[in-house]
Amino acid sequence: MSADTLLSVQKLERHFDGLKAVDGISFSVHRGEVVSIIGPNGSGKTTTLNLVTGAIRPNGGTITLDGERIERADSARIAEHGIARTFQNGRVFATLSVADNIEVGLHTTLRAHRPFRRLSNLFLLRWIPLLAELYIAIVGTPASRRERAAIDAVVESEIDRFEARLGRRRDDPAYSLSYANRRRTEIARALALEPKLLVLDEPTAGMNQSETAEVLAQLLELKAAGQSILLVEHKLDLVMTVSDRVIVMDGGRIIAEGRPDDVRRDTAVVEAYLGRRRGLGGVDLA
Ligand SMILES: Nc1ncnc2c1ncn2[C@@H]1O[C@H](COP(=O)(O)OP(=O)(O)OP(=O)(O)O)[C@@H](O)[C@H]1O
Repeated sequence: MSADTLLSVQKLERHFDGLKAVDGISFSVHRGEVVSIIGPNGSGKTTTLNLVTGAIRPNGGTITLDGERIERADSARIAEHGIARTFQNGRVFATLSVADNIEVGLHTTLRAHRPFRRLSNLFLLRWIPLLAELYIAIVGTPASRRERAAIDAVVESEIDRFEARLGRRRDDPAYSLSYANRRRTEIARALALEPKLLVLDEPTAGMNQSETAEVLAQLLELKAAGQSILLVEHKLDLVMTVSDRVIVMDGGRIIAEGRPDDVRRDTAVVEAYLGRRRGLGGVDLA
């Protein structure tokens, strides 16, 4: 594994009742790279993302992030390690405001608000962190106030990132937002964690052409800023524009991998998309 490798997936496997959803795949994401996974419906893309982000455990294989094995870690630990994600259908807390939705992921970064937090796992001693947290919530300490200010600054900078869309909505409950704004809020929440790797599952699903173009522009901006991204996306124009490398899955396996132009010409890919008439919205790969 080279020093440039951020994420390394080796022989990853996951089956569901005999169905091999992910069947021994290996790939990597280098620092600053945008890698997309494409493939027909049911080819194992989301399962791969779920494995990488700790939502489900693999039946075999390894996942290494920045030199640390994470395939047995739960999703909270993986978030702490530096992977943040969004979900295929968009997940926000409906009754929380935009600002609170963005802040919610940051609880994993709290230190001054949660002293003695390691004692929470010890049944007889868990009252110690509880009392400490209560005291800090009511009275506060200089460190907790600094931490609060830092969190507020992160939330505001994420709202600024989507200023034109979320600026006026910062205090509105998420249920009142348009679908596209809910998805922007979700991306902002993931970015607030300043992840080493941003994992996006179909960020433009359900978006119209101009909303999709907006997401593309934001992805290109993130890429220019050096953000490493692992993306699953059905809109191939966007994939081919933003990706450094494209991985093509079919039946749980990787059937092609390479630069966008090479993948576009790969006969196995054309077969997977067009030969079996399982094309994605009639996109012409040729
Ligand atoms: N929790 C589960 N239980 C049983 N089968 C599952 C489960 N999750 C996924 N599968 C199956 O695993 C296979 C791969 O699914 P996955 O969602 O990873 O595909 P995908 O490439 O993301 O598809 P899509 O493009 O439609 O989102 C499918 O056959 C799916 O039905």
